[in-house]
Amino acid sequence: MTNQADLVWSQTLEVLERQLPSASFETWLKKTRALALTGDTVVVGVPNEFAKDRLASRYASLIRQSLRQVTQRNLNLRFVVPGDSPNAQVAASAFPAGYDGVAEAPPSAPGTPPAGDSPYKPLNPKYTFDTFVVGASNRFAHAAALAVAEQPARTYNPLFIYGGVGLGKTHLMHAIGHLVSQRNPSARVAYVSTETFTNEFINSIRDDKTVQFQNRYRSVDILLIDDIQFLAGKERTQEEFYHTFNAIHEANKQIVISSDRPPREIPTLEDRLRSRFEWGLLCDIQPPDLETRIAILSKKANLEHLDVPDDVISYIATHIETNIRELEGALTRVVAYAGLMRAPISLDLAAQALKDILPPVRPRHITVDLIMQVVADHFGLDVEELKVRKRTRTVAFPRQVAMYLTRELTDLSLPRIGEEFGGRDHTTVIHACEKIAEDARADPSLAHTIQELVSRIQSMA
Ligand SMILES: Nc1ncnc2c1ncn2[C@@H]1O[C@H](COP(=O)(O)OP(=O)(O)OP(=O)(O)O)[C@@H](O)[C@H]1O
Repeated sequence: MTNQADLVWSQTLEVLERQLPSASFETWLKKTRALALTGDTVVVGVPNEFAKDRLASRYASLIRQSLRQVTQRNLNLRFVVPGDSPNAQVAASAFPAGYDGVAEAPPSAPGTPPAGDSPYKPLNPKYTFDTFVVGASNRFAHAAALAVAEQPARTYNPLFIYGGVGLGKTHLMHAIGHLVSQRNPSARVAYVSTETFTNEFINSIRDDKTVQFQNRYRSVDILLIDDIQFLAGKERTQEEFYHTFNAIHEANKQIVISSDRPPREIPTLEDRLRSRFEWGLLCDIQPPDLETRIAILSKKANLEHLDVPDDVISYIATHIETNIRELEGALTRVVAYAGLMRAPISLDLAAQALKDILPPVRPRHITVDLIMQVVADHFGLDVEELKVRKRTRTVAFPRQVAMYLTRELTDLSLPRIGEEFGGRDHTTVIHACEKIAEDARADPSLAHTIQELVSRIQSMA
């Protein structure tokens, strides 16, 4: 398996994973392998004939589009299974165990000339400035990203964006990449994760290709490097990145860096790198407030043509506060659940679909004081009257109702209830509860009153 094929394919899979429902990705793409990149053709090994047909018929065009995004070339695709392919030009030994033929996807449309060894550019087409919702939590980072995209290397260089998991750092970086490419189609835009940078660097040492590696990264117009905190503890990669940084910066080209924390908090980061990261502009992204979360969900629903009622959007936004990826995941889950159940999307359905991910609904806290208050109001009494030992019928009956409701709606023990109602014995409480239960069975209007009182207490808890 060639290294280049491997690298291209792993980045293409990253792009595809972001675009496809996870079940489709897992089923059809996760087990594929790049076996070769010969001329303009990527040969992809797939486990069996069924997967081969499915990929060729359903996914070939999306895969080619993603390959184009990664390599900036129009590549042909050939799917192969081991054993019977005269055209595959791939040794059977290249297949992982359990593979078996060849399927050729129709050739891609001619057009864009091959771009040779240009830096990889796996930008997610969905991560643009248009799809990014601006709120108080990300306004600063958004404004800085826009300024950099509009005038690369003229405003803040580097731009260092940091913030917690799933808050939109990668989205903003891709948005910069898209806008720069849109305004200047010949700009060499390189988006790379720190992990990929590190792996490529290690591979280049192993394959004695460090010069090619350096040329590739140092000749970009804009380097977008994600998750720089992963440089922690990698001395040689830090050293290489230091030189890459200097070369790009000195050439007056733009660098944008993302991290889950500010430079000062990245352990074992060399001082010379730390200070360079602080040269330009540091900006943070905070977790979004409720309004922004609602706006993000509404936008996503809109973009994906999903009809989701407002109360469901608010329900999800209220319960998931700190990670936008999870927020979006919850919406996807609700929509998928409704599809599977063939039911309209409603609040009940959303609660059902999310019951395993959301924290349990806050248990209502019904107190004896609340019950006394509601019962006293209903019967036109003072709460204090329920607590004293007065035995007149006007007070005795409401007090029995309140005791019954306290027994039904709280965990208080019988003696404790007795204490709350003027220091009565627990047998008095048992008697009250039995009497009210019996009366309510015999008298529908009392049953109705009790039901009303329960609803009022629950709504006030
Ligand atoms: N302001 C926003 N408007 C719309 N979508 C957003 C916004 N912020 C984040 N998202 C979406 O939330 C998801 C997670 O965002 P992203 O991958 O950019 O987070 P991240 O900060 O890079 O996370 P990580 O630290 O895990 O790399 C993406 O689908 C992104 O489109």
